[in-house]
This record gives sequence, structure tokens and C-alpha cells, in this order.
Amino acid sequence: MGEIQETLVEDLQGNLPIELDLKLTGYQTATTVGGKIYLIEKSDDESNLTACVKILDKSNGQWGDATVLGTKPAICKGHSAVLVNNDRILVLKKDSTPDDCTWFLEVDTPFIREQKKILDTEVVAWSKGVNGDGPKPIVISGPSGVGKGTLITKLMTEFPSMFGFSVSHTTRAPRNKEKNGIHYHFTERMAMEKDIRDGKFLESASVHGNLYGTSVEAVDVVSDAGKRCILDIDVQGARLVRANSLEAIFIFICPPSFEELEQRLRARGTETEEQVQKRLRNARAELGEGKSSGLFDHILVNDDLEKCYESLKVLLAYSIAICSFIPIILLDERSNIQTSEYSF
Ligand SMILES: Nc1ncnc2c1ncn2[C@@H]1O[C@H](COP(=O)(O)OP(=O)(O)OP(=O)(O)O)[C@@H](O)[C@H]1O
Ligand SMILES: Nc1nc2c(ncn2[C@@H]2O[C@H](COP(=O)(O)O)[C@@H](O)[C@H]2O)c(=O)[nH]1
Repeated sequence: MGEIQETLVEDLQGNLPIELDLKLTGYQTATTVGGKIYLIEKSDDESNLTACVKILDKSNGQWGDATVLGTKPAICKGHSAVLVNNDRILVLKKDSTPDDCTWFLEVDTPFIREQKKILDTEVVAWSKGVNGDGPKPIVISGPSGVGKGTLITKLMTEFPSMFGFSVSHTTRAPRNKEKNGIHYHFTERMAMEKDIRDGKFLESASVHGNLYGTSVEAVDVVSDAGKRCILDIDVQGARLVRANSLEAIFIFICPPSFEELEQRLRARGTETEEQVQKRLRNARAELGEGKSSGLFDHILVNDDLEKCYESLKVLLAYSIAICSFIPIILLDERSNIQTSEYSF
């Protein structure tokens, strides 16, 4: 996402085309992008403080709604909106400091253009601005029981000061050894649904019958500690993070076979038979999506755990070096690239 230049931040409320004569309240801003005006305002529902978007087509004077992707931010009185790169609107709350999070409404980014083609409607998407040049988070996804948690635990144990886990919220009941605030924030559905409506989540999804989600705060806690954030989320969540254009490294973990996945899930002994069946049904769909959609930057097969973990470390060292423009020589027997050491 890059850094936000303070000079770009200005209130455009006094900058509307005169002929439209829009009377803006303190909760509204209007931004012209090409032939359209994007009105960002508070929803009509008084109990709902999230942002709502209306679009005016200047050629015919018609107002229209759009399919709004991503998590809507809470809107405050006196927010500012400014067009950046001609494809996204930067939205800042009044009196915000450089440490406050910023939001973008994407209106004509490559992602939006692609979504418009797929959905055949007007589309906009909310994405959270990243302050500064923090390290890109790592999104690890894959079917239940494939070994995501096991791999992440190994990584965090070996590199505790480098990586931090994004503790998700979930409405599922805690398992025997799971601790609130460490493995998950275990929460009531109604409370979580309200927090989602209030824009507190980067992504959320219904997974195997329960609600799971990554709060903005969960990611901020890790970034504030100066660590690279690791998200263990399902494919729907990964898609939403991608849609929110939170720049991340997306990794999909596959089992060596469906039979092995089933065996691991059963051997873990944490789910009822009904839950195992549900998770396996969902796994078939996730495997199809994960391998084919182009959503993931890398796919790793978790056959032998130690080998998979080594590959994960190589892959992360490589991806992180690419992101940081650090020249490294990749340790890769298969491609016969010159062997060298890698480090985080
Ligand atoms: N390569 C492997 N070979 C054999 N067993 C493994 C391997 N990797 C993980 N396991 C075992 O498989 C089970 C499932 O692993 P884990 O809980 O890490 O999966 P997960 O992908 O995090 O699942 P969920 O999405 O449900 O949280 C665990 O009992 C773990 O010890
Ligand atoms: N979309 C999200 N998916 C999440 C999140 N946290 C976990 N998950 C995924 O849920 C399943 C099941 O997890 P389990 O702990 O009940 O076995 C697994 O695939 C996780 O990756 C989240 O915040 N968002």
C-alpha cells in the first residue's frame, strides 16, 4: 500500500462541481473520479456508524449503489476524503495522528476492474491503509487438519522475535488446552457480529458453522511489537484479505492426499464425527479453490512435517527478501540454484 503523504490529505468538501450543488453534512464527503462522484457518508440507520457509499453518474445525474467489498470502516463527523492515484479515495478521520489507521475506498484499481467484470455491477472496495513500511503479513491457509497450526507453532518457536501470531476471534467453543487470548479470542456471536458491523474486523467468515475473524487490532498488536504478522485463516478469509488489498504473502498448505488429511483430522481427536464430516466436505472445496484460483502466491505440500517446515522457511526467506529488495541466493536443490545460506 505504501506510505501516505501528508500533503495529499486535504478536505475536499469545498471543492465540488458548482452545478451539482450538493449540500454536504459533516458526515459526508464527495470525491470526483472521472465521470462519477463518490459520496461517502454515514449509513441512514442511526445505530450503524459504518461508512456507506453512493455514486452519482455525472452524465445522467442518476444516483446508484455499488457492491461494496471489504470491511466498512466506522465513519466519523468531519472526515476527509482525497483521491489518490486516480483509483482510490483516501479517507481520514478528523484530527487523526500518523499512528491512526487510514482507510481507502478503491474505485478503479486493477482489483476493482476485475471484480466489475466478474460481478457485472458497479463495485467499490474498502481497504485498510498501512502506516509506514511495516513488514508484509503472511497469510497461511489450507483445509482443516492439514497442519497449518503445527507449522506456525514451529516458526514462532524458532523465531519468536521475528513473527507474531494474529489471534483471531471465533464463536466456536474452546478445545481442552486452548486459552482465551492466546489461541483465539473466544466470543459470543452477537458481540462479534456487532464488532464486524462496527468495522473492527479486517476479514471475517463463517467456517464449518462458526464465525471466525481477524480484527484490525489483532494485526496492529503484532505490528506494534515490530514483528511480522502471521494469519492462520481459511480460504474465504484469504480472499477477503486479498480483496482488502492488505499487501501480504499468501501461502496455501495442501495435504499429500485426501486420505492423509482425513486421518490427521481424526487422529487430532478434537472434533465430533459430524464436525469431521463437515470439515472434510469443506476441505474438498477449499483444495479446489486453493490450487486453482491464483489467489495464493505459493503452494506447499505438507507431507513430511520437517521437510515442509524447511520449505516454508526457504520460501519465506525468499519472499521476504524479494519484498525488502535484499539480494539473496536461494537454497533450492530442485532448480540447482547456487546454494547459499538464508536467514530471517
Ligand atoms: N506432516 C504431518 N504429518 C503427520 N501429521 C501431521 C503433519 N502436520 C501436522 N500433523 C498433525 O495433524 C494434525 C492437524 O494439524 P493442525 O492442527 O496443525 O492442522 P490445522 O491445519 O491447523 O487445522 P485447523 O485448520 O483445523 O486448525 C495434528 O494432530 C498435527 O500434529
Ligand atoms: N476466515 C478466517 N478463518 C479463520 C480465522 N481463524 C481461524 N480460521 C480458520 O478456521 C478453520 C478452523 O479452525 P479451528 O481452530 O476451529 O480448527 C481453520 O481453517 C482456520 O484457518 C479467522 O480469523 N478468519
